[in-house]
Amino acid sequence: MSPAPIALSCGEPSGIGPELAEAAWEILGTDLPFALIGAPGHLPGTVPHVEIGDISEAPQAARDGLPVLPIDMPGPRVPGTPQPAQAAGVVTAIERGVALAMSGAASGLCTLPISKQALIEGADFAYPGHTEFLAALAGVDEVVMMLASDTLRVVPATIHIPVSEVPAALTPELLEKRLRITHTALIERFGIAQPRIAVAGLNPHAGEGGRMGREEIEMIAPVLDRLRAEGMDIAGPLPADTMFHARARARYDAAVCMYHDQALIPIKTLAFDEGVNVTLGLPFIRTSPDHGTAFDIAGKGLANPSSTLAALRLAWRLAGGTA
Ligand SMILES: NC(=O)c1ccc[n+]([C@@H]2O[C@H](COP(=O)([O-])OP(=O)(O)OC[C@H]3O[C@@H](n4cnc5c(N)ncnc54)[C@H](O)[C@@H]3O)[C@@H](O)[C@H]2O)c1
Ligand SMILES: N[C@H](C(=O)O)[C@H](O)COP(=O)(O)O
Repeated sequence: MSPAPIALSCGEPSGIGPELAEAAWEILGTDLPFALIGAPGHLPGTVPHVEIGDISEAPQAARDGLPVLPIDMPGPRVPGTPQPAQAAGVVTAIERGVALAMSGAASGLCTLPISKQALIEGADFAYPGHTEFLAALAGVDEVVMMLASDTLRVVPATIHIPVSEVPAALTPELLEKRLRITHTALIERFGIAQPRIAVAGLNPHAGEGGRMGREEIEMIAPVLDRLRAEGMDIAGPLPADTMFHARARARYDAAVCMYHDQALIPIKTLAFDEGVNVTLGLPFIRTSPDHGTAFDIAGKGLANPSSTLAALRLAWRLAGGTA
């Protein structure tokens, strides 16, 4: 039996999300059933859309157009300029997607990009990103952000915090939890029986034996030793600058890094068009394209849908779908 449709939350209407949703339906059609949760009036109209009342109607509706579960949002879409009055609707779309995924009515949630700043300014959004918001909605303490592509999988141990706060936030407990969740997900979600994980150091040259920082010796290495003793295949702490070239990447299934840009720069450089953001540790499947709202090109017909397609396809595959 085919999995339930995927819920696709609209993200920031003034970004490229509406264009990506239409492009996704145009390419996927009825092969991969999904429904956009958003304001029908914000769609550019390059393809037809069909308003539905229940996500179970998506497979049938997709024969005639992009299935849309409507959300009320005041005012028109203004490409490139977030409208504060629409911020609450953006948050509602995510909440509705989570409810559908948690209930099983949707087999997963794919989120189109939000502008954190627009949501903070327009809706007092209390979270630095989807990842933390989804964890709160699901009642889960620990989740992991993974960006995945055929070329590379990366996990930032700390996520949306200022670089100045990274050293204090990096605790043995945090690193161990991130590693355990990553290890389990590589087995259970990605089908890798014996995952190989590479762990980056924090400092240049992974601390150069303590001369360029001691976090590797005092915090990272003891955690890795403990997990290795349990049988996990973990390399590191490795110098971050030399762990992403092709021969190095061949030695591991996922790289766990110490902070956001250490993890995301390599994957967005190597695989920006097909990278997928996956949240691990949630009680439902969540994926997202690896890019943001792209305000500079919104409304101009320039948005590349590849990452959104990859995100929908990964969600579908993780749900057991075969398209
Ligand atoms: N999943 C998410 O919700 C998510 C992810 C990343 C960034 N963001 C948010 O997006 C906003 C803008 O972030 P940014 O400028 O750093 O990154 P961005 O990814 O929006 O844009 C970076 C550059 O890449 C281009 N680009 C991005 N996606 C593209 C696509 N599909 N096709 C063609 N070109 C594309 C943009 O035009 C821009 O030049 C920020 O508010 C950030 O918080 C959200
Ligand atoms: N850190 C992500 C990135 O740069 O691609 C992005 O902000 C998305 O994060 P959420 O999925 O938590 O919104």
